[in-house]
Amino acid sequence: MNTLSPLTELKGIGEKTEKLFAKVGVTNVGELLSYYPRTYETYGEIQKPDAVTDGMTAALYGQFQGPLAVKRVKNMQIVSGVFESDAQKIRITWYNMPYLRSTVRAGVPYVLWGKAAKKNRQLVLEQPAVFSFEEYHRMRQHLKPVYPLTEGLSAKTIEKAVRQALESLPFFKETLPPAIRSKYHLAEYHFALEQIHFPENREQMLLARRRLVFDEFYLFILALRQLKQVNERNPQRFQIQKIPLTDQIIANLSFSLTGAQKKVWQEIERDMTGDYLMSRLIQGDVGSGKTILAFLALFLAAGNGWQGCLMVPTEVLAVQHMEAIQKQICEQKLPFYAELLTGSMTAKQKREACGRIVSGESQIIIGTHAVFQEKIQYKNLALVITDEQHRFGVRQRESLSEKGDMPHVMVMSATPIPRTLAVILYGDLDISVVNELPANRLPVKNCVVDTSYRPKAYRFIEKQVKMGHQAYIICPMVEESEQIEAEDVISYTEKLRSTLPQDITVSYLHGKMKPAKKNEIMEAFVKNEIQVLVSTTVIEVGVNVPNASVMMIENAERFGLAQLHQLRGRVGRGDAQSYCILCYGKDGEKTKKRLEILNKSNDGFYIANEDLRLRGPGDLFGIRQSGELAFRIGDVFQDAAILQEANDAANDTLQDPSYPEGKDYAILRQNLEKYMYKDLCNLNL
Ligand SMILES: Nc1ncnc2c1ncn2[C@@H]1O[C@H](COP(=O)(O)OP(=O)(O)OP(=O)(O)O)[C@@H](O)[C@H]1O
Repeated sequence: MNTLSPLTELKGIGEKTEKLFAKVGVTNVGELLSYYPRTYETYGEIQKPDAVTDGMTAALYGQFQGPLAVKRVKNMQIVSGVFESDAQKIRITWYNMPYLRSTVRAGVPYVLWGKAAKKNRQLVLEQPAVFSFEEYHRMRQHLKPVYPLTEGLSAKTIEKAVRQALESLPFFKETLPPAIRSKYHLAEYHFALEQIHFPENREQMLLARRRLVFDEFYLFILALRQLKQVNERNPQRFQIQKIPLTDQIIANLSFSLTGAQKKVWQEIERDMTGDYLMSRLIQGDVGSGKTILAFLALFLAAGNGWQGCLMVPTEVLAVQHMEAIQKQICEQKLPFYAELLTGSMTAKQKREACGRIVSGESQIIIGTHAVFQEKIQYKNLALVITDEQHRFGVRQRESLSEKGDMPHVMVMSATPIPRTLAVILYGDLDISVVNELPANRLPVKNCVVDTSYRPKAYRFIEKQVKMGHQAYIICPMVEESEQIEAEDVISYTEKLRSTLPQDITVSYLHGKMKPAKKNEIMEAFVKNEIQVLVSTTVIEVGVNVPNASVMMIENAERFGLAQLHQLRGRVGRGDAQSYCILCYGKDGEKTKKRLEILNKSNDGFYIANEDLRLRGPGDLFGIRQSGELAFRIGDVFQDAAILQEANDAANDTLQDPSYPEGKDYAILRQNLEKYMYKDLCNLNL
């Protein structure tokens, strides 16, 4: 067996389980080993009964007052007893475990660990595990891996498979060059793999994790440098000239560009009319006005007789951009035809669109992934812009590039990464920053509240709607779930419909809806036919409805701060004062502290840094900054220091005259090749 062996070579894995693993992206033994735990379960500190709340998993220290009782109810044997801890009496119950009566004795100190409930004000522990004090202390060192699961694939199955894979594989060859491993004090690869899955204790797990995060960043940086070298060798062949038309368009806009927009536009124009291909990242906070820069670049290409294409992550966004660009084309009577290309178009519509694209009749193409499907041929593609670039793999970007004669590439992102990190992460791109918001913006007013504030919030929304504005309400879930206690879009909408006056239209939006339905709802919201939109985070990226003035986020504690900032960015996009209501469910105090950061500031960069500071280096498994920069194990914010080290190491490597041919680099070379072909395309950067 080796890392490329199929999973069916492991005992107990048949075709059915193999398919389940494939669903989570694991198709061979090597991939199984890098299917890292999402977090680890630990046994917490021993608590005083007073501090234990309903639903909490708790450890209590004490003694049983008398022998346990056994009772038969129908087919079940119920063992129960009264446990005294810190002078409080706690009712303990076990089901079908009669042997406990002879093993658990009165007057002997134990630690009981299990889920607590409050019944008639009395604390109850059901099915707790029983430990001696020393045993419990030992268990506290122990970390149990928690894997990301999918329906049908249990934690036990994954754990068993990983254990087998670790045992059956011969000792793994070290993947890093020895000089790098010793200079950066990194654990051995084999040790790291074992300890990340089944750590002996927290310290070992941290050592393992550091090593694996380092590997991931180091390979990524080397791969990016390789891409950059490839790109740099490409002079452009489009002969794009500056044209008066773009200045005219700027002059005729309904607003004047901010200083930052002007500066970035100059950078784009200089790139596109220069000698070499553009590869530029346009970074700017939510609502900073990146879209118009993309449109200007498309107009510059079209004005020079070339095609340009804007690729976005959702249909809703594609439609929105299409409408906005058509508005410009109409209002300013521009001689261009813009084409929309999305997955939900009918075969006939697509065929016709493709015809206009290949003939060159359409100069501007806006769409989702559909824009780079194999069938689509461009006449003369000179510019590719990806919006919210982290939603696309680097390879996907390349495959679109391949359709043209190596076009200019521009990438737009609202992810607030500090510049030092951005330089490393986007090593293959030049960076422009739109670091100024349009002058007409009033900062969003925020409040952090618990659920008791809801009636007030609804009255406030009602008032805003009466003033002609609109509101978003975000819920984390689509439908009600038994396992997760959080608000869901569907029941919330129903509740709200009966709470708000009849003349306010409330609708919902979520990712599981058909694209056409989503577009329909979004369009109705844009036209203010819907006043309150209850939605999941599908609206997080780029949606622009300047008339919306309230963003209310339910279960705000379930989102990362950067994501909350993105969501809040959907309001405050016009002249009106806007409001963000962050409503938290459980875990009040801890949550409140985190949310206060958002309350204090509307600046994405500040928020990302504060989030990092607040979490601190020890908190490795806090809420991930979901949706962005999805590495397998590394987190660019949290592991910023490792990222820096990996960057230094990549520099060392590239400067070594024996790289890449030297024998120390043999395995690295292989891995890099694999990485360039596989992981880079799946990495959502
Ligand atoms: N200089 C400006 N003055 C006034 N309004 C502007 C200016 N530039 C852009 N806008 C308007 O601001 C709103 C937000 O701009 P845009 O959609 O481009 O933001 P963005 O940078 O793409 O943000 P996000 O990342 O949140 O999508 C739009 O309605 C746009 O028309």
